[in-house]
Amino acid sequence: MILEKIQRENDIKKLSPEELGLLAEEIRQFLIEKISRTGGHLASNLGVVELTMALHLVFSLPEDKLIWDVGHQAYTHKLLTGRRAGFDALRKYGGMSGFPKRKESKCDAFDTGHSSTSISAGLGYVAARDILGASNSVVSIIGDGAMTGGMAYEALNNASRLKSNFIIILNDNNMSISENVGGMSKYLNGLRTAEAYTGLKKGVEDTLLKIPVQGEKIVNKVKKTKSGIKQLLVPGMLFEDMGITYLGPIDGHDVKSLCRTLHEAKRVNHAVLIHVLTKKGKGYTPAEENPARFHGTGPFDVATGESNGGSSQKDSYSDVFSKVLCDIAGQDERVTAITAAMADGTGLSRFQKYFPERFFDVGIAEEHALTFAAGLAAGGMKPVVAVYSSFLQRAYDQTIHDICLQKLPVFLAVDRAGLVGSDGETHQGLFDLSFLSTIPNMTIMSPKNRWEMADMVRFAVDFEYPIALRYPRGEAYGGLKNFRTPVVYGKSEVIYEEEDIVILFVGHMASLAEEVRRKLKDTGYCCSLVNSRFIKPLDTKMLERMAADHTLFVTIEENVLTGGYGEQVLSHVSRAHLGVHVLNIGISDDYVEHGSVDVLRHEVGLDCESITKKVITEYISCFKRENIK
Ligand SMILES: Cc1ncc(C[n+]2csc(CCOP(=O)(O)OP(=O)(O)O)c2C)c(N)n1
Ligand SMILES: CC(=O)[C@@H](O)[C@H](O)COP(=O)(O)O
Ligand SMILES: [Mg+2]
Repeated sequence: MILEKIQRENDIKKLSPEELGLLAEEIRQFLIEKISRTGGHLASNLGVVELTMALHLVFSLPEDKLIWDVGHQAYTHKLLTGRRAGFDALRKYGGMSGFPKRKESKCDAFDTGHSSTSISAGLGYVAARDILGASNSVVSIIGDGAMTGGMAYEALNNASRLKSNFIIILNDNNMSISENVGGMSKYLNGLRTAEAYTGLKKGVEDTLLKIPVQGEKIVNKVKKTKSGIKQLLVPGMLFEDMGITYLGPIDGHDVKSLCRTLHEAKRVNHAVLIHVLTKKGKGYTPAEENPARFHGTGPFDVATGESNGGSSQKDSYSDVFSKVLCDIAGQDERVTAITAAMADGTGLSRFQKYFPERFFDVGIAEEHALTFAAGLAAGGMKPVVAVYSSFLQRAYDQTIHDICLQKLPVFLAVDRAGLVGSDGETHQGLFDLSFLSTIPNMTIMSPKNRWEMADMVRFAVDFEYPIALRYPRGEAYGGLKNFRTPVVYGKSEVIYEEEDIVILFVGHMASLAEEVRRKLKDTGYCCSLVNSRFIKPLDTKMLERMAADHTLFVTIEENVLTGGYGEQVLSHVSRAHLGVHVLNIGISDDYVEHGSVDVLRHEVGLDCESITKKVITEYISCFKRENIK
C-alpha cells in the first residue's frame, strides 16, 4: 500500500510518478471506508484529493502555510501529514478532529470551522511573513460556497494591494452544502463554461498573433484594456481588474497541471487566485450523484450508500419547526423564510418546496441574512431566519443595530443550540443565551418538548418584536406530553411544585431535569420542577413566589454559565434579596471539543449523576451556612 509510505509531512515528495498515480485512488478508498464507519464530511473531501496532493508536492510543510476554509475538506491533508491512524477515532471524544487544529499538528496553520475566514487569515500570515523577512509561501484554499461569505470579499479587497506573493485557491465544485447561490456563483459558472470555449479563445489569440509585427502588441494591449473584449483573452477579469492575478480555470483532478500552475503562481509577486474545478464526491458514485446527502454523513453502507441506522425516524426539532412554519405560511403570506446556506440542516428546504417565492437562501452570509430580514420586516413581512446558534455569532451587530434597536419583528429560529457533538468546538451552540440576553428589546424562548416547540413557533411568528427561539440538534423530546399550558409572554411553567429544592431548567434540559428530580426524590428530597420557557424576560414573579418555600434554586442550561439563564436568576435573587441559595449548572468558561453529545455531557458535568451529587452537596452546605449565621 502506497499510503503506508506516508508517515509524515513531505513524504509524498519521495513517491515515484507511478506511485503518485495510484495514491489518489488509495486515498479515496481509505476515506470512503473510514468515513462509512465513523461518519464525517465525505463528499467535500473526495473532491480535493488531487488538489491536496499537488499542494503537498509543491509546498513544504510546516514552513509553508496551507489554510483550509471551513476546514471540513482537510482529511487528505491530515493523511499526508502522518495522521492516518487518527481516522479510526475521527470526530470521537479524545480522537482526531474533523477540522484543522493547530494543537493537533504543526502542519495545521489555522483553526477553522466557520466559513470564509481563510483569505483574511492568509493575509495576516503574509503580513507577518513580510514583516519578519521570511520567505515561506502562504496558500488559502476556499470553496465556491465559502466564497459567498462577506469576509471573503473584505479580504480580497485588501489582498488586491499586496506587493508580495499570496496564493488563493478557489476550489469550485459548483456546490455549497446544497446548490450554491448568487452572483459570484453565476460568474464562476460563466468561467467554467468559458473553459469550453478555450479553443475559441486560443483561436482568437493565435489568429491575432499571426498578424506580422503588430499581432503580439495587439494581444498584449487587449489583455491590458478594461474593455469587454478582454474576456476573450483573459478570463477572471473580475479578479484581474482588482489587481489579483487569475489563473485558470484548471482541472482539479489533474495533479500534473495543478503542480505546474502552483509553481507558476509561486512566481507572482502579489496576490494570485487559482480557479480549480473539482467534482464534489468524486470517485464514489452515491456521493457524486447526491453530494448534499454526503456533505456530512453518519455511518453508511459502502455498497449501497444507504445510511447505517443511527438516524431517527422521529421528528427533530428542525422538522417540527419547518412543518409548523409551513402550516402558518399557508395561511399568512407575509411569512418569509431565510437561510444562510443551511436549507437542509434547518429544515427550511420544506418551506422552499412549498413557498419558493417567499424563501431566500442568501449564501453563507449570516450578517446579510439578518439585516435582509430586518429590511423585510420594515417592509411589512414576517421574516423568519433559521440559523445555527454558532453561525449566528457572526451576526451579533446586525441583531443589535438592525433588528433590536428598531424593534423589528424578526423571528430568529436558533437551531443547533447546546452541544452539537462531533463537529466540536467551532460548532457547539453554547453562547447564544448569553449574547442574546444582553440585547435590549430581545425576547428569548426555549421549548421543553416537541409540542411546546410547535406552540412556540406559532407564538414567535405572531410576536410583534424581535424574538429568538433556541432549540437543539436532534430528535424532539417526546416526554412531559401532558404539560401543555398556553405559552404566555414572560411566563415560566411550573411542572411540579413541592418545597426545599426547585430545579429551573432551560428548554431541552427538560429530560435531564426530570431525571435529576426523580433521583433526588428517591434519595428523600422534596423537589419542584420549573420550565423556564422564557430566558428573557426573566419570570421574576415566579422566582419570588418560589423563594417563599424553597431553600435552593438549581438552574440547568446547556449554555456557558457566564451571562446565561442561571446567572440572571442569581442576579435577580441577589438584587431582590430573595434569601435563597442558587446553584448554577451549565458549561464552564471553556470550549467543548468534539465527541458524541452523551459523552460530552458527561465530561462537562451535565449528566444526572454529577448534577444530583452537586445538588445534594450544595443543599447540605446551605444548612451548614445557615447554622453558622
Ligand atoms: C459561517 C458558517 N455558516 C455556515 C456554515 C455551514 N457550512 C459548512 S460547509 C458549507 C458549504 C461550503 O461550501 P464550499 O465552500 O463550496 O465547500 P464544499 O463543501 O463545496 O467543498 C456550509 C454552508 C459554516 N461552516 N460556517
Ligand atoms: C462543516 C459544517 O459546518 C457543516 O457541514 C456542519 O457540519 C453541519 O452540521 P449538521 O450536521 O448539524 O447539519
Ligand atoms: Mg463548493
